[in-house]
Amino acid sequence: MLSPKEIVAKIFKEESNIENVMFVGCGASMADLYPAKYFLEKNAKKLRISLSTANEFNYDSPASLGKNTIVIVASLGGTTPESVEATKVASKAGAHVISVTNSEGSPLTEAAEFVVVHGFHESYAAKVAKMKNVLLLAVEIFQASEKYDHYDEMIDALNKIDGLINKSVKSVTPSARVFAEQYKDDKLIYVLSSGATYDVAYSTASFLFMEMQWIAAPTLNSGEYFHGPFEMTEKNVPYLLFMNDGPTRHLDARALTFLQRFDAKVTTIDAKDYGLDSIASDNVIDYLNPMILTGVMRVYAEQLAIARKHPLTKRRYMWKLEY
Ligand SMILES: N[C@@H]1[C@@H](O)[C@H](O)[C@@H](COP(=O)(O)O)O[C@@H]1O
Repeated sequence: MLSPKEIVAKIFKEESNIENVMFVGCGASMADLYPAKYFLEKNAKKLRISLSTANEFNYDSPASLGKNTIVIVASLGGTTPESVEATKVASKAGAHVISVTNSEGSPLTEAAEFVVVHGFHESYAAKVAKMKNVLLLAVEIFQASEKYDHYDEMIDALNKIDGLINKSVKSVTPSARVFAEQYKDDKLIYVLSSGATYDVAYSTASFLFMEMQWIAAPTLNSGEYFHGPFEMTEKNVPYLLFMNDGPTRHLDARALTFLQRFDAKVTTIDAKDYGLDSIASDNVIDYLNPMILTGVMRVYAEQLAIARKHPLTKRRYMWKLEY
């Protein structure tokens, strides 16, 4: 299997004028693409970037899709029909298609020009292997097209993130148990974050809480919280806030101050508590937050599932009905 760097080098050798990078997936696999999309949007001056749920890509394909496009399609199991279809749509349009999956030889890989197979089950760090590989692809694309000033710092931090996640989760269980006890009877939990971590909030709300625990969970950007949704804030209303270490921390801290002012029930999962800045420089720390926070959140979700006697694997519709 080629590395992300080798894949990108091959693509640029064939087509040096890459204009678009399109990220496509469904559910948690779509959310895992967000840090890479965020990275490119913040840094690229020429590349155009998009992130779509697969059927939006399939049924309403971007006009710019073509040979100057790299399409990265992610699917953990490699069988989600919409995502498999996206690889075909992209390939038919002449784009360079990279499939990212945990399942070697799965249908997702059939129409792809390149395949990245990543881990998932091995450890807490492996839970972010997809996110990490896709960010690596984005960094290599940016380096090849425009040159990234902080390339070495980013690669160094990405090389160290797994170790930090696996070390951090060892001490998380006590606070995760407190969270689980305090939130186990809640019917609704608001989930907030900002910056590159916004889709960790989305993923936690949509998949860990709604899909896997059947708890209603609106997702809010910490910045947007003040532009309407904060009207819902009241004593004991449940919130979970992912706090970033980096430029958008101000947004998260501002939301926390307001939530505490009205005695909302708020739990924070804070990258600063896990020493993210010990592995990532100020220039790149933004993009590492989603990984450490996802790793830690997994422990919180596991403890919530235990306290609620509702396994994370329990479904009533998904993969059981035709839909
Ligand atoms: N909760 C699952 C997600 O965890 C999964 O990511 C998604 C797509 O599945 P896959 O990643 O296999 O394409 O389906 C659901 O949303």
